[in-house]
Amino acid sequence: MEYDVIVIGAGPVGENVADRVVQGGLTAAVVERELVGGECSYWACMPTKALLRSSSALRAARDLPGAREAAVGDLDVAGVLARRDSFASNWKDDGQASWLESAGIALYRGQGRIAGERVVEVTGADGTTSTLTARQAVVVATGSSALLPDIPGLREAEPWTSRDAASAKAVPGRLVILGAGVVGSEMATAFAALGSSVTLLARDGVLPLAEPFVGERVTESLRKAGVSVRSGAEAVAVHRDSAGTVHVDTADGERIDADEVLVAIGRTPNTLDLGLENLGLTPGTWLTVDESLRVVDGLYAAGDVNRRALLTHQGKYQARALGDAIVARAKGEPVETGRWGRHAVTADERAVPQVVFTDPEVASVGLTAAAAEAAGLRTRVVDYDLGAVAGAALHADGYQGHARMVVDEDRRVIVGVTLVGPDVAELIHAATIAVVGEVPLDRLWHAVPAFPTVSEIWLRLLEAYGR
Ligand SMILES: Cc1cc2nc3c(=O)[nH]c(=O)nc-3n(C[C@H](O)[C@H](O)[C@H](O)COP(=O)(O)OP(=O)(O)OC[C@H]3O[C@@H](n4cnc5c(N)ncnc54)[C@H](O)[C@@H]3O)c2cc1C
Ligand SMILES: NC(=O)c1ccc[n+]([C@@H]2O[C@H](COP(=O)([O-])OP(=O)(O)OC[C@H]3O[C@@H](n4cnc5c(N)ncnc54)[C@H](O)[C@@H]3O)[C@@H](O)[C@H]2O)c1
Repeated sequence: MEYDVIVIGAGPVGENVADRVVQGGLTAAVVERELVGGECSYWACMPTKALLRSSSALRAARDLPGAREAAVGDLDVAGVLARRDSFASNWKDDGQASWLESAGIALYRGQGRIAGERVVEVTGADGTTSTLTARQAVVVATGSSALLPDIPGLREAEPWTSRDAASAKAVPGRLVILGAGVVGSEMATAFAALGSSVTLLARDGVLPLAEPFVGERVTESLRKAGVSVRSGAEAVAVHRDSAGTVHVDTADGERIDADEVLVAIGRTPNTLDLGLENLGLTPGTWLTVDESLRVVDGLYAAGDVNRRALLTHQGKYQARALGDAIVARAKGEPVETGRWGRHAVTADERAVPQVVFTDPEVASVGLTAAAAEAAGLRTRVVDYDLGAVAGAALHADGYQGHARMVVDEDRRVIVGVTLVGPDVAELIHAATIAVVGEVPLDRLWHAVPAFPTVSEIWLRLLEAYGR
């Protein structure tokens, strides 16, 4: 019952913290109340991308004469759902649980609560409790859940959250989506392709935090796919009638009828029943951390729950840094949390990559032009038509896309890149390396993209910037 490190939450982040500390020679236990693997494995990243992938491949084939003729027939919805089920491991976690065992990490199933400094109480499904003590640290990696707004009638109408969308057993005939951020845009893309008649209520526009051209392109393409995108529309009341139909009233007096309503307006931290009050912290709030991801002495928070970047890869990056730092402290070795140090999470601030798997895909890293300006940087913004690159024209007939690079003029390095277009996802890591490496533009001229690939966009952006 005594370990060096106790991790509450066995999502991707908790698993990685535990793995790093065990690899560093410490002992670790993780506490999990649902499935080992967390939101990402069963209700978020993996199943949603599986829902999107088949229709994306079909669209790609249909954009190419020769292939188009072979891609006859409709999407096999049952086949897509079955593939999704397998990517969600049929909502069973034996595989991940046995990985924990093989990695030498102890697993306690149940609700974890902080009972005091470095003490965690676990309540199992049968009500039994165990008390665990941490010699070095307790790490909170409890993630986040869908946020439900206070719209009259919404809770009673039993709305879908991202969990229901990701694990849907059938495709609703009519689906209304509240919120057009990442979840709303991806699920509108997925369910429209699967055959739903989708209405997307985009109160603040589609993907409003991205570069403005992103929202324009994705909106246009969603509309082409038959999605009714209502920019500026806000739901003010929801009601499910006895026949099961949901009625969504909007602020401008419209009523939209649907079979399901999906709420996708952001996340809330899983910190409500965590015993935070026992350390003088407020339950239900995001955990504020310092540059070592420390909340208070002996308590750390990584992943969604610290709200730094709600993405699996970024949470795992935090997990690696934090796990290694805990090991270093335990061994009395120096902890390097200075900028880009071994135990720092510097990339969280200005170098976060993200891919939104809409049609077209959106891939970005670092700052948008607006964010760079707000941060006080003296910038130059370079735009280029991605479809004008030879590799893109070859990739798909009528390829349409756009690229933007934001340059910090004082340092002549790239601080942000956004790409929108078919299959741009795999292009973003090159941009991430340029941003994180702070590669001077003069040196980038020597990074020659292969011909004829879409990566030639790099050369075009440099040419447009000038030497
Ligand atoms: C629909 C959707 C799609 C997404 N797609 C992507 C994507 O494509 N790429 C990407 O990078 N990110 C994506 N994300 C974000 C990604 O899912 C999260 O950033 C990631 O899951 C966070 O990992 P985590 O380990 O911090 O938390 P989680 O994955 O939420 O795991 C936390 C774990 O802690 C457990 N837990 C919580 N409280 C307790 C407690 N008190 N005791 C015991 N256990 C507890 C939970 O049961 C859960 O298993 C998506 C999110 C959503 C909603
Ligand atoms: N491919 C990916 O990387 C991926 C996919 C899905 C989710 N995620 C992560 O999951 C997190 C949650 O996604 P999300 O889409 O729920 O949140 P989000 O913050 O991306 O988008 C929520 C949207 O809802 C709007 N909104 C907020 N309150 C509203 C209200 N009351 N009524 C109507 N609209 C409202 C906001 O303007 C925003 O555009 C994101 O932070 C994202 O990083 C990532």
